[in-house]
Amino acid sequence: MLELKQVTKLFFPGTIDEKIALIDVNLHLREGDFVTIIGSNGAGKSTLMNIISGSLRPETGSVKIKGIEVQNLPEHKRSRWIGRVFQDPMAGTAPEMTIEENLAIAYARGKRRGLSLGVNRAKRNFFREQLALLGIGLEDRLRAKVGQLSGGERQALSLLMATFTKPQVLLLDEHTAALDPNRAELITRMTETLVRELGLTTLMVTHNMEQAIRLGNRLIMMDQGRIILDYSEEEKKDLTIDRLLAEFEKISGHKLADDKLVFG
Ligand SMILES: Nc1ncnc2c1ncn2[C@@H]1O[C@H](COP(=O)(O)OP(=O)(O)OP(=O)(O)O)[C@@H](O)[C@H]1O
Repeated sequence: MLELKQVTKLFFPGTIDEKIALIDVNLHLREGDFVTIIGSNGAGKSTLMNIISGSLRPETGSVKIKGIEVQNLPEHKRSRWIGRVFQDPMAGTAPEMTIEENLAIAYARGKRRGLSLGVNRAKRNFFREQLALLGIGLEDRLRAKVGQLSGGERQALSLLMATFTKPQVLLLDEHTAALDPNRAELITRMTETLVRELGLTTLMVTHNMEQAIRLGNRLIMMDQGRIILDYSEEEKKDLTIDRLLAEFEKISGHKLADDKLVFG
């Protein structure tokens, strides 16, 4: 479903500021895989997400989605295959537009060109149904401006907008990190339900070690531009935070330095 081969990404190549963000990264996700990613500061996690979404292009290597090479396609041409939720609840939704207008834009993404952005009764019913799945009453607020929603409500809407068109790949970039613990837990539960019910192939960056171990069917750990640990579902079952940290230290030769680290 998603295949990265020998992907290398440099910033400011050939200058004294050259920075290697990813080195020879290979990653293969099967359809329906839900992979959590943890790693030290500056390990390359966001760069990896940006390379997949198309907001960055790699210096070398290939990115395939469903067998199609996409590394040279601009972001907007890949957007119909990709759903993404960012850390910032303000990103990904338009505050001056209503909930239903935001949903209509997301709905048109990935559909044939020229699909109307308008909201008719059938679409409105569909949106209401989808919002009801979130269980926080947004289905009764279709005409509310998104800018009036709380951070948690807005992140729930972003999650729905990123998933309800069933993208080939869902990218979650620390999408609960800016929320208070209760809201974060709510969004995590919604994520689990949506990913499972829609069978979405998902990559999720998190700083929450407990969550990284508990969620999904595979866990990868990054350090200094490389994937240094890759646990299967079976291996993940008996994993503890202590063991994960110890293995990280053994392989990388240093302690995990992550100023946003949360243990559970
Ligand atoms: N636009 C950029 N220009 C220059 N260097 C960059 C840029 N974006 C990232 N980098 C560098 O590339 C490396 C990887 O950064 P990246 O943001 O992918 O790491 P990360 O694992 O997401 O880190 P964190 O957990 O701290 O957010 C870092 O050394 C970072 O400083």
